[in-house]
Amino acid sequence: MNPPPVSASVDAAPKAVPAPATTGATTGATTGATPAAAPVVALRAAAVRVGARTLWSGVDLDVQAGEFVAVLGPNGVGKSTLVKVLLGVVPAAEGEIRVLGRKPGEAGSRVGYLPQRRSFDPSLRIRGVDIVRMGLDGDRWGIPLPWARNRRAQQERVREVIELVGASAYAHRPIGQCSGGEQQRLLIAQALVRKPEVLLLDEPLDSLDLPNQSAVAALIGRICHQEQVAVVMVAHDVNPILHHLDRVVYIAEGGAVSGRPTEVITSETLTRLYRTPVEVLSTQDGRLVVVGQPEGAGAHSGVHGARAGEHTGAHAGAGG
Ligand SMILES: Nc1ncnc2c1ncn2[C@@H]1O[C@H](COP(=O)(O)OP(=O)(O)OP(=O)(O)O)[C@@H](O)[C@H]1O
Repeated sequence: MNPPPVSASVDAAPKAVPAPATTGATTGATTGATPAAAPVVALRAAAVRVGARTLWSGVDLDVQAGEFVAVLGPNGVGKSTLVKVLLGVVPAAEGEIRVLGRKPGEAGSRVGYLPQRRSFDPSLRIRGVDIVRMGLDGDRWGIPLPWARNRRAQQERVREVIELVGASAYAHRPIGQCSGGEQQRLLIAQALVRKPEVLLLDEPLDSLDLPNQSAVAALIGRICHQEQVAVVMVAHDVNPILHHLDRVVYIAEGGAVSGRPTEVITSETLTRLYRTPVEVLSTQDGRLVVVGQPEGAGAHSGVHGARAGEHTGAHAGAGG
C-alpha cells in the first residue's frame, strides 16, 4: 500500500550543517508508524566512519514522503556509504538516524534499493520479467508480504510494476539482450515490486547515454511524485535529474548542506561548504558545471587529475 499523500516540502533556505542535534525527527520511532508530517528519512548530527577515517559528520537531513532527493558530492566523499547507512548495512558512528520511523535496516520491504550498476552478460538467458520477480522472492529486506506468497498475486504485481516502468514491450526478452536503459528500467521495477515507501538508488543513470538518462530520470521523478515514494538517489551528475528534484544534499568531508537545488548548487553555498573557492557555472542549455570542487580524501588520484585536497578542473556536471 502506498503511503498517504504528503505534499513535498523543502527548506526555505539551504540547511548548513553541522547543526545542533534535535530529537524531533525521531517522533514515532517506537511505534514504527509514520505520521503524515513526519519525515520518512531523518538524519540528525549523523557521522560515519570507515576504519579510522571519518567520511562525514554532523549531517542533518529530512526526506518527506513523495520527495525526490539527490545525494551529490565529489568521488569518494561517502555518497554510497550514506545509502548503506540508511539500509543499515554500515552503522552510523554518531547521531540519530530513522527510516520510516525505525532504525536503519528495520523497515524491511518498505525500503527498496537499487545498487550501483550491474551489467548483464549478453548471453544471459534469464528474462527481464524473471529479474523483476526476484525482487519478490528474496527476503533480503524483511518478511515477504502476504501477496508475495500467492502466485497469481505475484504475477499480477510483476506485470503491474513492469507496466509502471514502461518495460512491457521487452520484459520477456533475455535481459542480456536488452539495452542499458531497458535493463535499468527492469532493475528499477525489481526495486519497486514490493511497493516500497522509500527507494534508495545508487547512481542509476551511470553508463546510460543522454537520452536514456533523461528518460530514466523522468521515470524516477514520476514514480516519486505520483506514487508518493520518497527517492534518495546518489548522482554523479545532477543535470539529468535537476528538473525533477525537490531537494539535494551536497556532501563534503566534515559536513553537508541540503535544500532546494537552486539554493545549494551555488558558488556561495559550495564555497562555504568546501571552505575553498568553488564556482558554479550555468551553460546556455541550463546545465550546471561545478569548478574547483575538491575530491574526497579517498578518491583515486587519477580520476579527475587531482589528489585529495587539491582542486579539480571543471566537472562534467554538478555533483561529482
Ligand atoms: N568497508 C570499507 N572499508 C574501508 N573503506 C571504505 C569502505 N567502504 C567504503 N570505503 C571508502 O570510503 C570512501 C567513500 O566511499 P563511497 O563509495 O561511499 O564514496 P562515493 O562518494 O559514493 O564515491 P564515488 O562517487 O566514487 O562512487 C571511499 O574512499 C571508499 O574507498
